[in-house]
Amino acid sequence: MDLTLKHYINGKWVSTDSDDTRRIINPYNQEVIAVVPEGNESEAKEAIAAAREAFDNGEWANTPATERGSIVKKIAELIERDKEELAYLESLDTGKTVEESRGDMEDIAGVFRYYGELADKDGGELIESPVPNSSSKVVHEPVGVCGQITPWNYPLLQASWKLAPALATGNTLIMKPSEITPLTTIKVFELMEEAGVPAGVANLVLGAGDTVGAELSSNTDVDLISFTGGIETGKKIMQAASVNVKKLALELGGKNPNIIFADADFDLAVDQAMNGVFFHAGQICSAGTRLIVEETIHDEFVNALVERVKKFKLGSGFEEGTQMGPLISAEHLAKVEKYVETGINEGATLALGGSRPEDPRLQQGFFFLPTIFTDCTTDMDIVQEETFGPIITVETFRAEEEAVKLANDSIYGLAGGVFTNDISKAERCAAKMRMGTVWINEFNLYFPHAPWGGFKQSGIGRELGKLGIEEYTESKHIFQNLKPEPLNWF
Ligand SMILES: NC(=O)c1ccc[n+]([C@@H]2O[C@H](COP(=O)([O-])OP(=O)(O)OC[C@H]3O[C@@H](n4cnc5c(N)ncnc54)[C@H](O)[C@@H]3O)[C@@H](O)[C@H]2O)c1
Ligand SMILES: C[N+](C)(C)CC=O
Repeated sequence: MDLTLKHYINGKWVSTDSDDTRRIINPYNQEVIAVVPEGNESEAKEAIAAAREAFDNGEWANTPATERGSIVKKIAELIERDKEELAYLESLDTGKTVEESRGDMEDIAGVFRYYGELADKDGGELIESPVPNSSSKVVHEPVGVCGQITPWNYPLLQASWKLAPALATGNTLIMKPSEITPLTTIKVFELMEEAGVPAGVANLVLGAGDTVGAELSSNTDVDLISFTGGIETGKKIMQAASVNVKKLALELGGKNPNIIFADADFDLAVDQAMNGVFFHAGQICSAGTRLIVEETIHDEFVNALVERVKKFKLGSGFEEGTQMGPLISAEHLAKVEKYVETGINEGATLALGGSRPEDPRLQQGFFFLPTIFTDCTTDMDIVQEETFGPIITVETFRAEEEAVKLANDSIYGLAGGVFTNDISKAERCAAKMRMGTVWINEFNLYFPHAPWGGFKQSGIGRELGKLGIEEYTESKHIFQNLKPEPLNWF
């Protein structure tokens, strides 16, 4: 792969007008892995104009849905073909283990396949008209030009949740990946070109949020903005998007509770509590960072957790046996460190970790030890705010209602888990938990068929599943009078 990469606008790989470039850094050792052109408002405008023209000329929207679906399925095939290269690039760019990246690539191919299959399954809907001698139907049409903005933690996965449904439904788009991790998104645009996505339909602009991202959000030629990222950025985008009342989909952060009842399968709950947080060093929107443990098993549970977590092997994502890689950047590492300081100042007890590792092999990377805080209460910032690092906070409860109340005590509502062997209890909790996803005896599982998104300030709208494709369509009611007669009113 050519690592002096470019924007992809109107079917051409183009460089930036200015000489601005950005160095892409490997978070494991701070080496420069690529230099990419840094776009700005000017490239964003060019790409928006290309997407506008491609939408307005109607070719893509009027391409038979079966044909669009075949192209989307072809992208899935090409991702599978190049899975190793993509996984390598994703790990190089994010620091996550290559095993995790391979899993991501399988998921991503699955998303393109799922939406490719769905492309021609919507024939609209006939409505029973209350008006005699008439017909009434609802059809779904593409929204138009879509701006798509993605984060750095799951670069290609989050991109796939946007690209696949937008293409399947006949929209045109401009994607802006995170400026920190653009590599796999660039590669997938090569694959989309190879699969036969026509010029102008899918455009890629590299660059920062406050230039390219802000242009996509505020430009009146963009009809929809789909954003995944932090809550504060989401608020800015929402405000900017109001300029032409864009359709809006926001996938924001989470501070996700994981309730462990005393009657849960103990080993399973410990295992899933770890998996729920420490994949990708806790840099997951749905990480189960708020453990809410029944008081009677608290000590035993925390001890078991500490024993397992302290054996984690940190290192290069490419090294056999590595379980946790580095954080994404020096800036993010500093933020996570600051949260540990906050937790200690707030009176939480540091049961494990809390610092950078001393291992000399890890000094060039942005590593942070897996960290467990006990004696946490719901008023603490480390319990309420998204640290986005490998930090678990542990709270306790005595009664089911108390557990649910603690779980819901958050501005977020992305996801949560319940571990118990009492199915009625699990169902009662799930019904009361104010989150877009609730897992019972499971954590952090997602697949293309089920919708994903947040209650409360975790977002607006849904990705994945049928709802994920509906975000990219407008519904139109077409009424026909089969026996028109004058009203003779005036
Ligand atoms: N809900 C989900 O499914 C989900 C999935 C992954 C990540 N996330 C969230 O993403 C966050 C981490 O990602 P991040 O640090 O990249 O988030 P971020 O908000 O800093 O950046 C996300 C994207 O927005 C762009 N951006 C920044 N400022 C902008 C602006 N003013 N206008 C337009 N675009 C702008 C960035 O360049 C980047 O591409 C966490 O909060 C995490 O929970 C949520
Ligand atoms: C949505 N998910 C879980 C794939 C990534 C969140 O950061």
